[in-house]
Amino acid sequence: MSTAQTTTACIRVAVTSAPADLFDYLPPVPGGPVVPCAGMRVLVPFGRGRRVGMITSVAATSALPPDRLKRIDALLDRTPLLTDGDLRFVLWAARYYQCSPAEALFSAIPARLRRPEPVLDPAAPGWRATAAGATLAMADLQRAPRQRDALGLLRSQPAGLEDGMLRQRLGDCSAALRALASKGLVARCRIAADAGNGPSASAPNAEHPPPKSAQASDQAPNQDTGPELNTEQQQAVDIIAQQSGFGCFLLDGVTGSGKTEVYLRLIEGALAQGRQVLVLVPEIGLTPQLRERFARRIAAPMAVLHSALGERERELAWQQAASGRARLVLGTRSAIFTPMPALGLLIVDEEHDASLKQQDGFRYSARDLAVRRGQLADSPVVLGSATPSLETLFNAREGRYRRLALTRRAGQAADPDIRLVDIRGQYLETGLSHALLTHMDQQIEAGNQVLLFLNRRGFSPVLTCHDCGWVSECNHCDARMTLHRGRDQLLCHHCGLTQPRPLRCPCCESPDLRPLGQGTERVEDTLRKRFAGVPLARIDRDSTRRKGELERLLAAAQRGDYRILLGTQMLAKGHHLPAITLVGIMDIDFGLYGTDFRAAERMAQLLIQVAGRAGRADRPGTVLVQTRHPQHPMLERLLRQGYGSFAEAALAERAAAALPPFSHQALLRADSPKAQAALEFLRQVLVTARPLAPPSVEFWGPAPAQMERRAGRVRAQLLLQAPRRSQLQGLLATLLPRLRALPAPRHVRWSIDVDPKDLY
Ligand SMILES: Nc1ncnc2c1ncn2[C@@H]1O[C@H](COP(=O)(O)OP(=O)(O)OP(=O)(O)O)[C@@H](O)[C@H]1O
Ligand SMILES: [Zn+2]
Repeated sequence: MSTAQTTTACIRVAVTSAPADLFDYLPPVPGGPVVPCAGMRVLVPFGRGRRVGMITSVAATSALPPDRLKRIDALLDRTPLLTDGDLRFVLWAARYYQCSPAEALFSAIPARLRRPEPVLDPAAPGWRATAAGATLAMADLQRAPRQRDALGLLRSQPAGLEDGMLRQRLGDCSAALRALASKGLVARCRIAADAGNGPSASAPNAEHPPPKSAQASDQAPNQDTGPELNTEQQQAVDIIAQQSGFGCFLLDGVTGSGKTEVYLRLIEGALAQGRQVLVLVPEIGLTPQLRERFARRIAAPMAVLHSALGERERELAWQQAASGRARLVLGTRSAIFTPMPALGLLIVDEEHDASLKQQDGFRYSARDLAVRRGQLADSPVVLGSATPSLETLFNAREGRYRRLALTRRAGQAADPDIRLVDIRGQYLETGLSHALLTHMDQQIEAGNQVLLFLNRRGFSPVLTCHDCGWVSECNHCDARMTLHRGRDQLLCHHCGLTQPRPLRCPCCESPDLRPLGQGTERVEDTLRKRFAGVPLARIDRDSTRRKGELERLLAAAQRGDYRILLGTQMLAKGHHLPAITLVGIMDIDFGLYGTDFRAAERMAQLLIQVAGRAGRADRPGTVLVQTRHPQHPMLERLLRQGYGSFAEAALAERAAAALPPFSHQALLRADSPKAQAALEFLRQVLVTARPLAPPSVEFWGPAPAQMERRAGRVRAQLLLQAPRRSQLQGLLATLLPRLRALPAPRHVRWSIDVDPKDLY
């Protein structure tokens, strides 16, 4: 930790909402009790106002003369929020992704601390840790003004109070928990009633809890018990566990092969050695099962960090991790920045998933940053997927990552049988072929579950007038508005514009308006008629809007309450629904001819992931994929020879076209309400950039974006591509400061996306 005397000449500060640089200040008026250190927040004069900033370093001298330096107004923290190691990592990320240091640093700490507010003081009454290591003070729960607040706090306790393990830690809090019961938190407080009564009331050592793979005694039968590992799983665990220091592993395991079980063993091992573990997953909200599984199996305090948490809940979880009390952090992409003083293992689950990439503001890839952080923390990194990204497969092929394969499903489950259904010339009932419907009949009759996948929500993607040909176009985007019949509205999925569903054509007044094509709502309609009396659940963003609804639907699906599950890609995410024997993929063709060079890769990943929901237990699974292109070479290869073979071929295509991972890209996007302005600006950028670039750097564009008008702004882009990462980084480092100085017209917004995942 850098320390300094109050006489130090210069303190370097990343100032919020300021230009991309760091600014030098004089220390606050001498004599204060706290010595300014890197990682502390400060309040500084900036322009005509004051801003919050963070000290990035303390130096002996500044390049500026002392009389031009202003003094820091106040230190906001008594101790650094980020250690030197954390700072180094975040500032590296800021440089790599060309984001301002302040934006990066302040996205690494809780949102509330962007304001000049004090951190929650763990020593203050209400935030004390109990002797047993519970990080949440029960007194605080009792004081929670509303039941909702108390519940929020409870939810921030990752293990959930249902967890038998947590009883131990709450052993001495039974009185407080009883008080909670009086607030109506009845279900949760049933635990309280016997907390402290059982032999488990003795307090475990929270700092170094014993590895514990056994389950709590009140566990329902047939739950995850930590089965014996099979040979491949054991091998993977052994090899990774032997790694001391940094090393990156690709756990390439087919769907249902028991990757999670491998993670759990590795986590237990690392925890037993007193290390902290960070697990990143694409979307926690979509995978409640995973969270529960971790909570059931891991005895050590765990913090869960994701975007659905309230600010205060997030901050609590963050503090638990930063203080080292939480030993395991399970989080979505932004959790990559959580300070963890004893970090010793990083796991990225579903490493191919696009949601690990932040798509606005500070555009980073949490997966790529995990590898960098593992390097800095000198710890092993595990990237897991049944459908690894081509980048990661390439890294494994080049020997940078070690690939560990789980080639077969765990337990008794067999691989699903995937078949194409050629729908050319076929009669389709709301997009459903006769073959698919017949298979559904059979499986439902046999008492099994069926999953239907259609990646389009709403009733129909377009509403059209049968008399004059009018179509429901969005006024602000180059896109059609989707008909949502449940809400009786037209909705633009790109800008969010809504309109009441028109009863007559806005053009010719005809009442003959017809929906074209189908989304999940419309398929649901058809299925409810065709399979009258068969319980069905539709799972998409519309049907799961209410908090807790997805959990409820998935739990009911798991109990077998529903026989048909119909949904969007929410259903493709790692769910383990053992009774599903048939998966129907209604439309795969959108991925075959997509404009983005990653379209085929995404199509293949989605197909294999959705298909992977079939036949995960003792009953075999069948997958029917409807297509109009049954002879498409990529599709054929994927189904005949599997994802690995598909990926080899796709990599060969990328190599031939010199596309990533065989080259490196950065995308400059610009938009403006005025036509041409964004393009004009990017032309100027090109003129600035060309002379700075080595000859190997290619510029593509500027060109209008695929969807040129979106939310009322006209968009354009310029792609930079270089054979080597260092060339691209070198160019960006000199180019970006100049671009920031360019006189961009006020109404033009622009951004840079390094390693973009989406080119349109
Ligand atoms: N060695 C094993 N023997 C028997 N069952 C196992 C074994 N390992 C894991 N399982 C069980 O197999 C099922 C699937 O495992 P898991 O969910 O970990 O697979 P996964 O590889 O993470 O799947 P996906 O990538 O599809 O999400 C789970 O019910 C798990 O408890
Ligand atoms: Zn729109």
